[in-house]
Amino acid sequence: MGILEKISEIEKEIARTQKNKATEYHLGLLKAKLAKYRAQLLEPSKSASSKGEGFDVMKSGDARVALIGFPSVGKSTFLSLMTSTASEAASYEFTTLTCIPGVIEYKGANIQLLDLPGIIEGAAQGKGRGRQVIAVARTADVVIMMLDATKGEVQRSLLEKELESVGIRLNKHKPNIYFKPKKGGGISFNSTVTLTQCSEKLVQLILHEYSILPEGAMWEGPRSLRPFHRVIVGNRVYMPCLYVYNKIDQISMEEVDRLARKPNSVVISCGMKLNLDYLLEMLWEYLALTCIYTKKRGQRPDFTDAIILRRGASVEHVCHRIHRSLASQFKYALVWGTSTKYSPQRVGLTHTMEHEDVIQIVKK
Ligand SMILES: Nc1nc2c(ncn2[C@@H]2O[C@H](COP(=O)(O)OP(=O)(O)OP(=O)(O)O)[C@@H](O)[C@H]2O)c(=O)[nH]1
Ligand SMILES: [K+]
Ligand SMILES: [Mg+2]
Repeated sequence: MGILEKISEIEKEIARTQKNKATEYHLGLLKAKLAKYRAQLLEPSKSASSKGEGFDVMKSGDARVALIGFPSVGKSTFLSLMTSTASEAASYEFTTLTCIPGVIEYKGANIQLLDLPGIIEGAAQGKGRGRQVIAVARTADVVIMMLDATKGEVQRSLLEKELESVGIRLNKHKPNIYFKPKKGGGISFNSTVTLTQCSEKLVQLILHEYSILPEGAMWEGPRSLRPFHRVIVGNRVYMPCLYVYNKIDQISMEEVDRLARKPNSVVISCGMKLNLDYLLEMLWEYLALTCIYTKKRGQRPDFTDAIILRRGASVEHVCHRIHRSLASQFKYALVWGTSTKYSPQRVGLTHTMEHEDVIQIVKK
């Protein structure tokens, strides 16, 4: 039996199983199995035909943004507008067939923007090039979900469903559950919430399903089973998503106003170049990049040339960005900004930097 058939069998079984106390274990296991097979759907296939020629674009720049949307919503038009790359745009669906990278230069950062083929319902199950497109989306720092403002809201929920079905959680926070296989077997399991709907036996059954030995497992569990599954499966990515409604030149002002008020949403028109600056501002916010300024002893900080890092970057990351061997010659650093209690403060390599901190590195 192929994976798709297995998935459909399990889905059918879940559907016909009544939800109650007596079936709790059974359902829990079924869902664990389902998650396992779904995860396999995204694993790169060995056969060349489904490899997705042209999809494995190298990561470059300071961050990566993927354009996801139904066919002909204007993804390629957008890429051609925002970057110096031209991606063919046309009024027929599936104009774009591979991944086309461009670069947005903004506030001193190079943001890699990826144009992708349109996806359709069933993409996650491999319809069209859906699986490859979604696999690329997983590697992004932010997803722009491009929507056609003239079409109904259903497109948004359909796409969300496709992405969620393969473990991409949009604009959601990672559950505070930590799970680590121990060296000598068993697991360590830690959570900030108390277990209410999940028994030890069930946890062990699920772990067994994933071939993780639960012997001597220490655990304190999640509030419900679902976040637990997520952690076990380990294939969830939590991603900021900006919903971009394009083609507002085609709808009424009232309609524009309604869409613009939706959470995480921006309205634009690529055709009339409307609101693109605001979209960039929002994108920058969602990327949450950290800009660090360097300063030499006795001199003013250089505010013209920021070092751009991901959130949570340490002094060591800053060193590596300046020079490969700098970390090995590092004695200490002085940091001014919100990451320190005092300005300046003497810090070590592991200190976490914050946006717009100034750093002076002192070598041995
Ligand atoms: N009216 C209007 N048309 C637009 C706008 N942006 C793009 N279009 C048109 O929409 C059509 C599709 O644009 P594309 O950029 O090819 O769309 P796509 O999402 O890349 O399409 P696929 O690659 O086929 O998935 C083209 O005819 C564009 O000229 C807009 O803001 N307003
Ligand atoms: K098109
Ligand atoms: Mg296109």
